[in-house]
Amino acid sequence: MTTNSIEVMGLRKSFGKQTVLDGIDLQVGKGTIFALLGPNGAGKTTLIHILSTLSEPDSGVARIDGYDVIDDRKAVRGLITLTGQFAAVDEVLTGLENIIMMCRLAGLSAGESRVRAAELLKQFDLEAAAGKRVKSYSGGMRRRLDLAVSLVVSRPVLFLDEPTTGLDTVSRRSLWETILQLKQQGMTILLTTQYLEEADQLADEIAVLNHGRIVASGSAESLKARVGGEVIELRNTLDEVILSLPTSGTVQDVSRTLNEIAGSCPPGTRIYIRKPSMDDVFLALTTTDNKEASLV
Ligand SMILES: Nc1ncnc2c1ncn2[C@@H]1O[C@H](COP(=O)(O)OP(=O)(O)OP(=O)(O)O)[C@@H](O)[C@H]1O
Repeated sequence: MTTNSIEVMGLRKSFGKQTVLDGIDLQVGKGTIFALLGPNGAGKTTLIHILSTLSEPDSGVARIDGYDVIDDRKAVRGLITLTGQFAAVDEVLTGLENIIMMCRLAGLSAGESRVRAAELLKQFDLEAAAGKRVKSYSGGMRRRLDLAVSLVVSRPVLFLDEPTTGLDTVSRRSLWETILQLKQQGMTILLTTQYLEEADQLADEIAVLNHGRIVASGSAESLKARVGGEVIELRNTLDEVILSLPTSGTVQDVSRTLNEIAGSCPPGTRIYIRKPSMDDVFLALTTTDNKEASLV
């Protein structure tokens, strides 16, 4: 029996002359969270659409729990849930009414729907708001309701396309907790994000997608380790970062780097040495083609 829930080999997709996915390989272990990290236009949504059978690749293979996304499309659809960036809930209805409506559409009886709605409202911390119209909900509550609605029928694999885009920090953290709870229940989760911290906090494994290729993959720690030991950060008098440079952290390397840049630093510039953040990793992997090649 396979221990991977999602397997992708040599996946390619072009729109006209634009190659959007240029040979993607990845595996996602059962019951794990995998983050696909990439800037705007990297091809994240295109990959999610192929994995969720909404679009077909030009070539390559993708399987969900062993089922091929093209040949076994129906079986794949029975295994997956897809939620996007934009809420698919009815604003005029209450949270409870939205969930009950989706339960009935999924074929549950009125009684079963009430039971399932109560479970979901509790799980997604929406009990207090159950009777309020969705138009009065905050962005975070809407996103939780959207997730609740899409999980009316529980399926083993969940695709989350930029789940926290547009949310404030508090709502984002609350949604992270919900996502981690879903993993604890045994779900396999593939999420896309532009937020490095999100990938760092949630994912067992991260793949960085840039120009349709995976330019690096591994745990957050292993990605940070690839970028280098530490970072020299220069800040101006307003405490804004004006330059960030990788360093091995040795006295020799730090003094050599400082000698090179000292002449061009404005007066009052301060220096900090710190461990690389996920932002450093992301920038190193997605901005310079030469760096990409050497880091893969
Ligand atoms: N149906 C389509 N027809 C033509 N081009 C498309 C289509 N879908 C996506 N693209 C193009 O493919 C590229 C990748 O898009 P995709 O939505 O997969 O990126 P993304 O990584 O999800 O970015 P974002 O974070 O902005 O959603 C973009 O340049 C986009 O314009």
